[in-house]
Amino acid sequence: MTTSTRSVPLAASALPALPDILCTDLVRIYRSREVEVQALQGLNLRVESGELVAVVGASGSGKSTLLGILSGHDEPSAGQASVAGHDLTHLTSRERTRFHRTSVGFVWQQTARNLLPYLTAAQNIACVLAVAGALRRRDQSERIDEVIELLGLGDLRDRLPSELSGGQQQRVALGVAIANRPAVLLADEPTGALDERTSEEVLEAMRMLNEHSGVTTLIVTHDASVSDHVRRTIQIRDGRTSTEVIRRSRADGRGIEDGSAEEFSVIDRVGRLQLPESFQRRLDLHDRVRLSLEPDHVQVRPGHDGAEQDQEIPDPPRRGRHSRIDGDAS
Ligand SMILES: Nc1ncnc2c1ncn2[C@@H]1O[C@H](COP(=O)(O)OP(=O)(O)OP(=O)(O)O)[C@@H](O)[C@H]1O
Repeated sequence: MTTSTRSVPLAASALPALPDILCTDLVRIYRSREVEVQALQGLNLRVESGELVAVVGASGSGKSTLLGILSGHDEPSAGQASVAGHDLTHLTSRERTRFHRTSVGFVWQQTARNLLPYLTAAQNIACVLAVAGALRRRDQSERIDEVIELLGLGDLRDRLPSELSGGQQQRVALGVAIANRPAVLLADEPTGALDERTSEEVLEAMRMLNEHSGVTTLIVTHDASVSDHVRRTIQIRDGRTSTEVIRRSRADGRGIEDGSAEEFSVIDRVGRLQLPESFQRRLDLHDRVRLSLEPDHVQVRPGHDGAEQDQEIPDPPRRGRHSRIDGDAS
């Protein structure tokens, strides 16, 4: 637990460049009588205002732990986390309530956590507006109509959650999450319970919302295919961000979009980086490696005997160039 002062929304004028999500050296240790699990091990993450980002990782890599902290439901053991200008390391319960009502929206995998089962789609949206109390009654009903139209929920507005498919429930959950115009939308495995086609629809709805309203969006998932729907995919491994894939698309003279993806390794403030597992396996990199500084890149070679022999680096894992840290081919 850090010892900073109590949380106050940070004034935009004081810190103009503060991103909407910022984690610095985030550590979360779970302690029980016999064991200690370090779920986050100095994680760094920066998501700028208006970005749509996915954090992907295998089971146990720390995704839910990260989201628990970013959503203000849990506190880090060390390090800093801020979301939408709120320092999350020390929220009072009053600040936490305000943070939840006005600054962030959530979509969880379990629909029961997103929607009240005895309210219709429109009533669920109305409920969050009423609780936040930021709008007058007439403005509330205008906002409900706006959200319903934006997400194409017109035919579903008077249905109970039990009368909706999984994908429809998640689209209504998105409406509930963004109704108060939060700065940040956090989604934990929002497509975890859906089939492939319905998942695509929900992810596209999130992309549309991000584009339309500029809400900064972070999707946490084990499903790597989410990267087709976002510009930046951050891989989390052993409680740290390890690599990032950035997708770019460019329209040619005829307006036809050409997409490419570039993979980067994340380097933290003290110079640590994680090599992709496939690189380590291919070149048998373990225990220690040889580094040499070249004019415009760094070479990484196996540190054990026989390392002097040149080996070819494998094909980059995705289309486009890999980062400038390489095995030994330069
Ligand atoms: N309450 C807890 N007590 C002890 N250990 C925990 C607790 N919650 C999570 N962990 C451990 O912390 C690590 C990270 O767990 P976390 O749930 O954040 O991973 P995850 O990437 O979300 O996994 P999954 O995709 O399976 O949900 C795991 O080793 C997990 O066993």
